[in-house]
Amino acid sequence: MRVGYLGPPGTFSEEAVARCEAVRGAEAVPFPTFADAHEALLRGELDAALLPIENSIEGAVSAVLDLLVHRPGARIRAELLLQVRQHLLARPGTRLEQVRRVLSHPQPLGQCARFLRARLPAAALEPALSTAEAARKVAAGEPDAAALGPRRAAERYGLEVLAENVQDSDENVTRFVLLAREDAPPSGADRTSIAFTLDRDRPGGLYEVMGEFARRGINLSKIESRPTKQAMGHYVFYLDFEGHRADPAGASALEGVREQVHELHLLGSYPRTGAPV
Ligand SMILES: O=C(O)C(=O)C[C@]1(C(=O)O)C=C[C@@H](O)C=C1
Repeated sequence: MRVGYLGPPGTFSEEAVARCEAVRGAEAVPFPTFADAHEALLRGELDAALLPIENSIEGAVSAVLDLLVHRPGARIRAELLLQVRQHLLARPGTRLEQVRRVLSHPQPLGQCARFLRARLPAAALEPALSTAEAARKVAAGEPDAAALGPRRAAERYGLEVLAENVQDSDENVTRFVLLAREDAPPSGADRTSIAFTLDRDRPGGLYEVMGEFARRGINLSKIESRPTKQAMGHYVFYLDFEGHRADPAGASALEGVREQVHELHLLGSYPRTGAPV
């Protein structure tokens, strides 16, 4: 089994693959971007791809949400909550006062915004493709640069931890989804993800969709919106509910939803996880 993830080795995504029960023993294959891993899955070169979808501090990983709807063809088969600890990594011997540039993936730059403002207010923030890519650049570059990322990136690229646990809250959790060709069979404790668009000129559309779940006592665990990319004010809604699309209640709610929406995407049903790893 081959599982794609955001590389190079040393990222949080690589750690997520290592900790994901659903892909135990699989070969982990790094890609430079989420879109590259997703495309390789759609082309049949991978069995699965593990991608981050939301973070408890920074919110949606919008590039991944967009792929689910705009490049359809994969289904969510599992989810994983990863405890994320960000550290400031630099070449051995660097002092905090010397740091003029901080490199990382945009998500960690956001997760550590308070630390950066308080301790490195003059540093330039430079987006990188991933935390490990940032660490690799810092290791190869000037001593005035540091990277935000996991300890495993420091170990892999020969950097030192200059400041540890610098995320804005102790509770920093990223939710990953495992995309595959098919979603998972019912387990008894599942979650289902859908995405839909509404007819714009109909009042109460979103209310009616929510009603399909409320009426059947189905708990919703998330709602989010993203632009359709076609017109201002036209949105794709992403909704997660507890239950499987094949459960009697889930199936009947989805039938009801189908009648209320313009376009419906079934993103997948999969066992829901509780605690972060
Ligand atoms: O850059 C990495 O290390 C990643 O795996 C990406 C990513 C993300 O995009 O959310 C994954 C988990 C953390 O939230 C920070 C970064």
